[in-house]
Amino acid sequence: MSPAELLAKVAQFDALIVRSGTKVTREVLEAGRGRLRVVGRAGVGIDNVDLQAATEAGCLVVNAPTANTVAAAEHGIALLACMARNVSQADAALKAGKWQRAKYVGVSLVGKTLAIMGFGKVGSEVARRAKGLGMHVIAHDPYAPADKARAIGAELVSFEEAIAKADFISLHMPLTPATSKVFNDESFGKMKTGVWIINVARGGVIDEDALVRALDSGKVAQAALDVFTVEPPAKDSKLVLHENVTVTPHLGASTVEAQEGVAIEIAEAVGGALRGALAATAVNAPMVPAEVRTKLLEMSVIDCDYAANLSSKSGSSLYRSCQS
Ligand SMILES: NC(=O)c1ccc[n+]([C@@H]2O[C@H](COP(=O)([O-])OP(=O)(O)OC[C@H]3O[C@@H](n4cnc5c(N)ncnc54)[C@H](O)[C@@H]3O)[C@@H](O)[C@H]2O)c1
Ligand SMILES: O=C(O)[C@H](O)COP(=O)(O)O
Repeated sequence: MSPAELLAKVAQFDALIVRSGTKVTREVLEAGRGRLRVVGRAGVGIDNVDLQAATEAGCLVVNAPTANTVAAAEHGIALLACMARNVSQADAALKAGKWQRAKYVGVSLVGKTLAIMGFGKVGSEVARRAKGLGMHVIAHDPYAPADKARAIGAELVSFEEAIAKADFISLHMPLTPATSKVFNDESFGKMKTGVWIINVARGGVIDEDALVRALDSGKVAQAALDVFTVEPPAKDSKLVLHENVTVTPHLGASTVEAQEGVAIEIAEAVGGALRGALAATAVNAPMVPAEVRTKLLEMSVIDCDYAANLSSKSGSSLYRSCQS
């Protein structure tokens, strides 16, 4: 649907399920007021949903946090290996009739230091796989427990230490106000000359103009990017067209297996949230006497199925059910 179509139709639905391409703006949430109860993000990142506006509209936001983890980690590893061996550039050159063996000498991964920025589900799976490739793995994550990293053979370090020591830096943090453009002129300046960057997180964590400058100066040897500040990026984007940049169109979660898993995970999450919303409606229904409502709230109404069932009953039977 186009944004205009979504605005026109959203009020007809109790739940809306989106991927990253759909922006659930304040305007969309306002248009859905009165009916829309749940927004399901069929994936991890919820930076495309206006959470404040959703809260104000009384709309629950749920995501599918686990089903695409491995797909995203595998894509990160694919980009890492592809970039280190100039696969996309050599492929394009050979298809253009150029047999350039000397131009496309790569670098080895074994023994190199990889910094994982954001040691959550995807980051830790990338770490596991990089250990298998013989890389030395360090990680930065202000919230990750050190024993989780140790168990994988990775060392948790500060942001400054991670970016200063790494030969390769792979980004796996969410896009939040705190992570917006944290990779900028200043942080690129603190990295090793000739560092390699992989981003399968969000384009917005990098200042893309600063990355172009770092690529032009040779500070960054190459970058492999699955995500961009604006998607799709402009056709004449200097970053996308840069000869030392490998790009994919936000494919991290796009495997058959991941999408099937995400579909199931988000259906369950949205179903649960709708039952919860129905439970709230049941408890707050005008025919529920105040003392019964208080009792139900004391019980936290944790049995959503029970409460949802109540909401489907007519007034007097709802009252009797609430009493019992
Ligand atoms: N390219 C894709 O298709 C694709 C697929 C899946 C996920 N993603 C992106 O990757 C991100 C990570 O996914 P995940 O499933 O691992 O999420 P996650 O929540 O499991 O992990 C994110 C980690 O980042 C850490 N973090 C938060 N702020 C940080 C900061 N300032 N510095 C360093 N670390 C910080 C958190 O503590 C957490 O451990 C998602 O938010 C999403 O944007 C992209
Ligand atoms: O946050 C995510 O889960 C990924 O970026 C995948 O998003 P997509 O399913 O919209 O491609």
